[in-house]
Amino acid sequence: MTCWALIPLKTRSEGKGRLAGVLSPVQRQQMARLMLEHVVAVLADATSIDGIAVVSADPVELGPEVLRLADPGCGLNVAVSSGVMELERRGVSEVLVLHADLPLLTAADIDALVAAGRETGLALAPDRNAQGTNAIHLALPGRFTFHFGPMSFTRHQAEALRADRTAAVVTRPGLGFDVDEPADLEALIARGGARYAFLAAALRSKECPQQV
Ligand SMILES: Nc1nc2c(ncn2[C@@H]2O[C@H](COP(=O)(O)OP(=O)(O)OP(=O)(O)O)[C@@H](O)[C@H]2O)c(=O)[nH]1
Ligand SMILES: O=C(O)[C@H](O)COP(=O)(O)O
Repeated sequence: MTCWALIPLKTRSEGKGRLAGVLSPVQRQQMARLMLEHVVAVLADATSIDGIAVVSADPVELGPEVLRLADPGCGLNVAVSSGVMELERRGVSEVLVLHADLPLLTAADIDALVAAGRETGLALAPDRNAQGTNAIHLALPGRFTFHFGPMSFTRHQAEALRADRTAAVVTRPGLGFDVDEPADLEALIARGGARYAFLAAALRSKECPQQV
């Protein structure tokens, strides 16, 4: 069995757009890059992962061990399915699709998700609100249509039924905590360690001055 991780990534300028009201483009890109580097380092530590690929329209540089795949430019689901097809073409037998914005992710989270997926052929990791899908482990071959976007967790469960697969659902803090909205930043500052401390200063500088 060969299990590769596949990370879809928007371009640097487009990423983390929902935070545009509270962070500058440079701050958003810095935060996104730190989270991406964390996810890649965790994947490299996970014993169940044999390779890492990023599908992006950007020439993202993450070192020679990370395979870069071209983005067809038709949105997230097409980017993911084209990345999965390319990995399958290269002989990969299992894929772990996961988002790049998981700052609390650990190697144990990855190995637990892969182990669950190996039991049933499909494992889903919802976000902490059980609305989005932060990671999917999928045994190949076998068609599975990706439905990332609003309410994707429910839609991926429905897709599992359609594809005649039993989805294992894996809920762990490291898999569930993603950073999308301004409200997520306080939690990231509190739980993400010193590397995200710059965000506290960024948020403070946005606060309105007090009247005297
Ligand atoms: N390759 C690729 N990755 C994408 C695309 N759209 C989204 N992604 C990635 O998929 C993950 C989830 O996407 P979103 O939640 O839409 O994007 P985000 O950058 O996290 O946040 P927002 O810009 O605020 O929506 C992120 O890691 C994105 O970088 C796409 O069209 N192509
Ligand atoms: O399906 C999803 O979970 C979304 O496409 C991406 O997730 P996010 O909005 O949590 O980044």
